[in-house]
Order: sequence, then C-alpha cells, then structure tokens
Amino acid sequence: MSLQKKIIKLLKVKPIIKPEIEINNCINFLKNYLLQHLNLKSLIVGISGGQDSTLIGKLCQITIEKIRSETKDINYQFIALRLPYGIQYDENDCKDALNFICPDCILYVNIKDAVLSSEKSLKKSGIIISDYIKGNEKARERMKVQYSIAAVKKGLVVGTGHAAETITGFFTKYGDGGTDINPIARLNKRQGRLLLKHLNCPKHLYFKKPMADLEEKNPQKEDESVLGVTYDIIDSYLEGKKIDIISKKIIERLYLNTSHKRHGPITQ
Ligand SMILES: Nc1ncnc2c1ncn2[C@@H]1O[C@H](COP(=O)(O)OP(=O)(O)OC[C@H]2O[C@@H]([n+]3cccc(C(=O)O)c3)[C@H](O)[C@@H]2O)[C@@H](O)[C@H]1O
Ligand SMILES: Nc1ncnc2c1ncn2[C@@H]1O[C@H](COP(=O)(O)OP(=O)(O)OP(=O)(O)O)[C@@H](O)[C@H]1O
Ligand SMILES: [Mg+2]
Repeated sequence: MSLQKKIIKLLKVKPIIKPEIEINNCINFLKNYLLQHLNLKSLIVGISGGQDSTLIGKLCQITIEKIRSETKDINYQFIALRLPYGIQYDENDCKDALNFICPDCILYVNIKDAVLSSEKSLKKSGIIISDYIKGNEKARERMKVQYSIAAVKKGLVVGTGHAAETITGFFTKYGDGGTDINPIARLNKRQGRLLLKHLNCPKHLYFKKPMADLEEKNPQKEDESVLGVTYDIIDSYLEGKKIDIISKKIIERLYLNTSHKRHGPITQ
C-alpha cells in the first residue's frame, strides 16, 4: 500500500463529503460523549477568528442547544474563550466569528503577561527562548488556560485540529494539540470550509488565509508559506488525488518528521 493510501486510511479522510451529514456526525459525536459522561457540563473552545475555531465553536453551540432542549438541563453550556496575546490584529474577524457562533458564554483571558513572565523566569536560568519557541509557548499557555477553565466549569476542551494539520504535524505539541476531543479530525481544510458554508457562516471567515499567528516578528504569517505547500494540495493528497511530485515529497517528509506528535509519549 502506498504511503498516501496508508495516511488516508489512518486519518479516515473521505474523498467526497456531504456537509449536512458531517455536521450531524460532529454534533452527535459531541452530544453522545457528553451524555455518556454526566460529570461534564460544558464545551470549551479558544476562538481565534480563524476558520477552524469558527467551525468548532458553531458546532459546539449547536450541540449544547440540542442537549439542553433534549435533557431540559440548563446547566449545559458552551464557553467561547478569547485568548489574545496583547492586542489581536484580526480582532474584527474574532468579533464576527463570535457573532456567528452566538456562544452561551464568552470569557476573555489575555495570555501576554503569563507568556512574558515565563520568558523572564527562563532567562533568569540562562535559557533564552527565540521568537519561534515563544510562539509555541503562547499555544501552550492557551492550552493551560483552557484546562483551568475546564476544571472549574466541568468542561471538555474541544480541539480544532483537522486532517490537513495532523498529516503535516502543523500544531504545537501539548499546545493547540493538547485537547480532550477532536470532532473534525477526519476532515481536510476545504471540507471544513464546506461545513461553514452550509452553516451560513460569513464568507470572509472561511475564505480567510489560515495562520497560526504565533510569531511576534512575523505577525499574521500565512501557514502555507511555512509549510511550503498549499492547503489545496494537501487536501487533494488527503482525498487520494495525484499531486505533483515536489509537493508529494514535502507532505510526506512533514508527515514522517512529525510522527511523534500523533501519539502519546514514547515508551519502551
Ligand atoms: N523525534 C521526536 N520524538 C519525540 N519527541 C520529539 C521528537 N522531535 C521533537 N520532539 C519534541 O517535540 C518538540 C517540538 O514540537 P513543538 O513544540 O510542537 O514545536 P514545532 O513542531 O517545532 O513547532 C510547531 C509548529 O506548528 C506550527 N503551529 C503551531 C500552533 C498552531 C499552528 C496552526 O496553525 O494550527 C501551527 C508552528 O508555527 C510551528 O511551525 C521538541 O521540543 C521535543 O520536545
Ligand atoms: N488568539 C487566539 N484566541 C483564542 N484561541 C486561539 C487564538 N489563537 C489560536 N487559538 C486556538 O488555537 C487553535 C489553533 O489555531 P489555528 O490557527 O490552527 O486555527 P484557527 O485560527 O481557528 O484557523 P486557521 O487555521 O484557519 O487560522 C485555534 O483554532 C484556537 O482554538
Ligand atoms: Mg489561525
């Protein structure tokens, strides 16, 4: 079996999807998990103003509304987290995403002081972190805040990771990769876009160029410029299509180099 076929099988990506079916699949997946674990009462997602968190935020809000209506238990809630590092460049997109999602609750925690404090403490021990490493610290600080809130609010941290990120390892280990449940893991980037379109999301949110926006020296750097390959090509690869040989090599190298990110800690 070719590596492409193995990856597709492992990540469970379908070549063609029906958005309404995938939306219901995600909602039922989240709903069933919550109803099987009655100690959990909330879903928690960091909302960045980007495509993935807009989709997951909307799916979580719909799920919670459904559970509330079926169980008559008003304690179930969706908590959208604003987690900027200082001032966010795409603040307006974030507001638009929240208007689209209409979350039960919005909490705002600025992660800048915590990240700077961590950088300062490391410096005192002689460890100087680069702008790139500091970017990963931001992602881990966001993870930490989400888990603090989950602990207080009986929550489940919902991940926004999808197959185009998983295959390339394009996430911070134990940062945005550190979550409890990932409803869109089997979708690629353009399939996520299809779901948002079906949910009547404002176009500018799902046509926005994907960006991690973690580096201070390169604000709003597009993911594709870091990856060296476009999401469109990654998506085609994941759908089993034939792509050009250079892109295939880039994707498969990224996949093989990041295998440690797709499982738990290495044991003997
Ligand atoms: N072979 C190996 N076996 C086991 N563990 C290994 C390992 N190699 C490194 N490691 C560990 O992994 C660490 C490196 O992993 P990590 O800390 O993740 O760091 P790294 O993979 O270098 O950086 C994360 C990348 O994801 C991008 N990102 C982050 C967040 C969000 C998004 C987004 O748009 O979605 C993208 C970010 O821009 C960056 O390019 C090492 O410090 C080491 O501890
Ligand atoms: N400023 C932020 N505020 C809150 N959460 C954030 C912020 N930045 C990143 N996150 C969280 O980290 C996740 C990973 O970031 P990522 O950039 O992959 O996704 P996105 O911004 O939702 O979509 P896109 O990939 O299209 O930019 C986000 O989905 C979100 O949950
Ligand atoms: Mg983003």
